[in-house]
Amino acid sequence: MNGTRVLVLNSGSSSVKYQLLDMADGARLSSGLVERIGEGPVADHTAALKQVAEELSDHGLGLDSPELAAIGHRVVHGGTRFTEPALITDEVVEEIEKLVPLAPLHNPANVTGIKVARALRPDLPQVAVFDTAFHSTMPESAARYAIDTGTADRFGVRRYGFHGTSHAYVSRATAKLLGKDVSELNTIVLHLGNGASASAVRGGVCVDTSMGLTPLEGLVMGTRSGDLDPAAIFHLSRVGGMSTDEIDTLLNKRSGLIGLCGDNDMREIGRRMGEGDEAAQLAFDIYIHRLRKYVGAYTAVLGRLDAIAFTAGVGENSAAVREAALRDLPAFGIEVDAVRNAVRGSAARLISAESSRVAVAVVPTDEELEIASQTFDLVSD
Ligand SMILES: Nc1ncnc2c1ncn2[C@@H]1O[C@H](COP(=O)(O)OP(=O)(O)O)[C@@H](O)[C@H]1O
Ligand SMILES: CC(=O)OP(=O)(O)O
Ligand SMILES: [Mg+2]
Repeated sequence: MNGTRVLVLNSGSSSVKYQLLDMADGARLSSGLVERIGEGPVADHTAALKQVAEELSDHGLGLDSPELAAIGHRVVHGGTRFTEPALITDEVVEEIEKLVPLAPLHNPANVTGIKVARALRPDLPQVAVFDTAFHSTMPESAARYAIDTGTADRFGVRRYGFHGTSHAYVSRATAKLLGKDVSELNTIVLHLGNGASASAVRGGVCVDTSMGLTPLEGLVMGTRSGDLDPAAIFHLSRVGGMSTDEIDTLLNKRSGLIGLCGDNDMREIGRRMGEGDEAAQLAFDIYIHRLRKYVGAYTAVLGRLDAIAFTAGVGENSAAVREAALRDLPAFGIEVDAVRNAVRGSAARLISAESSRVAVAVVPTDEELEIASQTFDLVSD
């Protein structure tokens, strides 16, 4: 291997995000986003990947560069097979395709990204980094649902968890911010983006997380319901006459914040709340109520809580969400400082009061850097 550059591809259901990093010094050489795949000039993921290749060429950083050491791909579902980054082979691609039923919004796009990138640079090592990997350490008591064991095992029905690359990166970055080793710290990580999940991390090891079989379980999200009585699905089917696919779309795309108030962007919800909009206020309150439940639950799971880290689009930017999520919890040793919380910035920072026993922090996530590091480590061995 000659080069030190790694291209990271994060192929989502309707977008492709990319970053080119130089692992010699961690420099970000280029980054971009191709959006609205399938809607306009970008017909499909193949066209999107071609556009990424062209944009890189335009910056003199073409995919044909000899300095490129590897391509790293975010893959959302790794099932029980992949608990670590994997060097991509035909067999690995087949295994990722087999997991499509468990992540129908995410894995097909990931597979297309891999196939196009391999066609463009068949000579280059490519690595899959899985969202589920970090959560594979969860004990069976957290990973299993309380359903018939034979049926669960036959169909792979268990809790896998997602956003693992972010939870791993942020739990380590939190320890760094606090000047501690990650092995000394019990942390709750709240990854609040469009998709949202919480995790309980004991000494750098994940012991529970809020997403489950799919990225639908847990917190209230931009368009996903999160936790729900599963009997609601039988009811919508039997009484509402809805098909399985219709209910799937309802819960994944027309629920959460957008289902409750018509907006999934927390900035817009904040603006509407300022105008006294009741639907926006209720959506916010439901979002916060669920978040507080997970903070309480994971405090009990961990026994001793040292830190809470907020990350991703909402976690990094919404002081209102952070304040409401942890309001009135001094009995838990959790006190947010209003002035610190209001400071905006792009660096990791503490927002807890001096008197707070639990450190509360805003820690920007960097899934691309983490994917690049894991990719480079694997191909450098
Ligand atoms: N300044 C802000 N204030 C409140 N929320 C914000 C702000 N900036 C971004 N967000 C929220 O972040 C969300 C996107 O988060 P992000 O982590 O980028 O999502 P994803 O990676 O899942 O697409 C947006 O939907 C928006 O609600
Ligand atoms: C797994 C998941 O929910 O990912 P995203 O937040 O990118 O949709
Ligand atoms: Mg994200």
